[in-house]
Amino acid sequence: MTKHHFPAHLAAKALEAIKFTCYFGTFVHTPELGRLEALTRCAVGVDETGTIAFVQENCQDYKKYTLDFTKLSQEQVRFVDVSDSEVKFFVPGFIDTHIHAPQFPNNGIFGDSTLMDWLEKYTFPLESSFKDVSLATEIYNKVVDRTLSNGTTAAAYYATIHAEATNLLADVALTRGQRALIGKVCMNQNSPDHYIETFEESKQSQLEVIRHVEARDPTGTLVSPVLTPRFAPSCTENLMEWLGELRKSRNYHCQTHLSENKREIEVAHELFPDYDSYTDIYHKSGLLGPKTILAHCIHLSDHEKDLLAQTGSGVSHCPTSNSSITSGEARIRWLLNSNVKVSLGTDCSGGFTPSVLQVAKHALLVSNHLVMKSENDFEKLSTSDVLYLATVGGAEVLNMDVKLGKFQVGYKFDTQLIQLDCDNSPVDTFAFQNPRWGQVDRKESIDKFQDLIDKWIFNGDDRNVRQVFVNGRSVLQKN
Ligand SMILES: Nc1nc2[nH]cnc2c(=O)[nH]1
Ligand SMILES: [Zn+2]
Repeated sequence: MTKHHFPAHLAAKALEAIKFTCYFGTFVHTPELGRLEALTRCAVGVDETGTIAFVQENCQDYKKYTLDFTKLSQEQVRFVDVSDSEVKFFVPGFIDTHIHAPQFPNNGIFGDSTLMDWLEKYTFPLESSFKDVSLATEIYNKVVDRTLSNGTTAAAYYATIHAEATNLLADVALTRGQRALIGKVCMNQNSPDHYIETFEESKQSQLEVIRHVEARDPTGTLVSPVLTPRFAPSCTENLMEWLGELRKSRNYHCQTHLSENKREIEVAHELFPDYDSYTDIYHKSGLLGPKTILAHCIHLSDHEKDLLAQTGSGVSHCPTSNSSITSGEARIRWLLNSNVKVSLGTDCSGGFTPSVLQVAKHALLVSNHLVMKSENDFEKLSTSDVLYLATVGGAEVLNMDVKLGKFQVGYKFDTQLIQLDCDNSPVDTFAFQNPRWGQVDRKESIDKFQDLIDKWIFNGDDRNVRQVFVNGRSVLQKN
C-alpha cells in the first residue's frame, strides 16, 4: 500500500497508538522572578496525560533518549523537532487572570470615560444583551479564538449574570481545549434595572452554573467555576457572605475587583461604613484566600496590602485597562516585595487588547512611569519580570503553580511555539543578532538570545504564535 492510499481509519489507529511526544528545540521560561532561562538543544518529553516526563538540556540524541526513557517502540512516540531555526522557541502559555468575555466587542471603545461612567455607558448595556444566547455563542467563540491565537492557554473569565450564556462559555472553552475559570457575575444592588438580579436569583444561577461546569468537566481538568461578586459596590453584604461561605465549603476559586478607581473606593466606603477598608469588606465576607484573584489593586494602603499577603490572595495587574480608563498605576514591585502574588490581566474591555504579550509590555512601561514620577527606580520591571508575571505569576495567582508556568518535570505542557521570522512577522530578525548556540561563547549566545526575547516582547504579536498546546494537546496550529 502506498503512503497516500493509507486509509483514514488506519491513520486514526496509528495516531491512537501514540503514547508519548518528545519536543526538541529551544525552551524559554522564567523559573524565578527576573531570571530568564533558555534551555537549548533541549528534549521535553510529554506523556499521554499532557504531563512533562523529562526535560533534558543539551540532548545529543533526543530520539534514543526518549525511547530509552519510555521503553516504548518508535511507532508509539511522536517526535517534534523545531531546532531548525534559531529564532523559534517554546514559551509557557500565557495566563490571563482577568478578562471579561462579554465585553470583547467593546475593545477600544471607552471614549474619555472613567470607571463608574464607563460601566453605565458602555459595559452594562452590552453585558445585559447576553440574555440572548445566540449573541453569546458568536462572541464567546470569537473570544476563545482570539485569546488562544495570542498564546493564552489559561484564562480567568468573567461572563455575565446569565446562567445559560455563562454555561455556554464553559462549553466553548472546553470544546476548544482552553484551560478556563468560568465566572457567573453576581450583582444585586446599585445596577441598572435592565441588568441586575435579586439575592435569590443570584444564588440560584450561581448554583446552576457550578452544576453545569462540574458536570462537563468533573475532574476540573480544563474548566472550573470561579465565584464572581462583581465588586463590593454592586453586591449586598448577604450576597458576599453567602459567596464567602460557598467558597470555603468547597474551596472554590473567587474573583472580584479591588481598589481600581478613586470614586469607586469612595462608593465602597459610603456603602460599607463599618469596615476598616475596601479590602476588609471582602476579608470579613470570607472572600479572600489563596484561590482569590483581585483585579487592579491600585490605591491600596499598607494595611490592605498586608491583608492580601496574609490571606494568600493574588493580584491581577491590568496596566492596559488602568491606562485606558485612567484608573492609575499599580505599584507592582511594592506588592511583590511584600510577597503578594502578582499576575497579568487583559481586562477586556477596560483594556483594549486580548494579548497578554501587549499587556506585559504595558506593565513594563507603566512601571517606568512610576519611576519617572517618584524618581525612585525600585519600581522598574524588566522584560524577564513581566514574562514571569505573564506565566509563573499567573499560575501562582490561580493557585496552579505546582503544575503550570514552567518547563519542569510534573508540570502540564501548556505551551506556545513562537517563531520570530514567520511569514509577515512584525519582528525583523538579522542573522548577526542570532545567538549562534554552540558556535560562540555561551555567555555571548545568552546575551543575544535575551535581546531576541526583548525584541519579541516589544515588537511581537499573535502572528509569531505558531502553535498552542494545552494539557499536552495541540489546540491551535497556524500554517
Ligand atoms: N475594569 C472593570 N472594573 C470593574 N469594576 C466593576 N466591574 C468592572 C468591569 O467590568 N471592569
Ligand atoms: Zn475587570
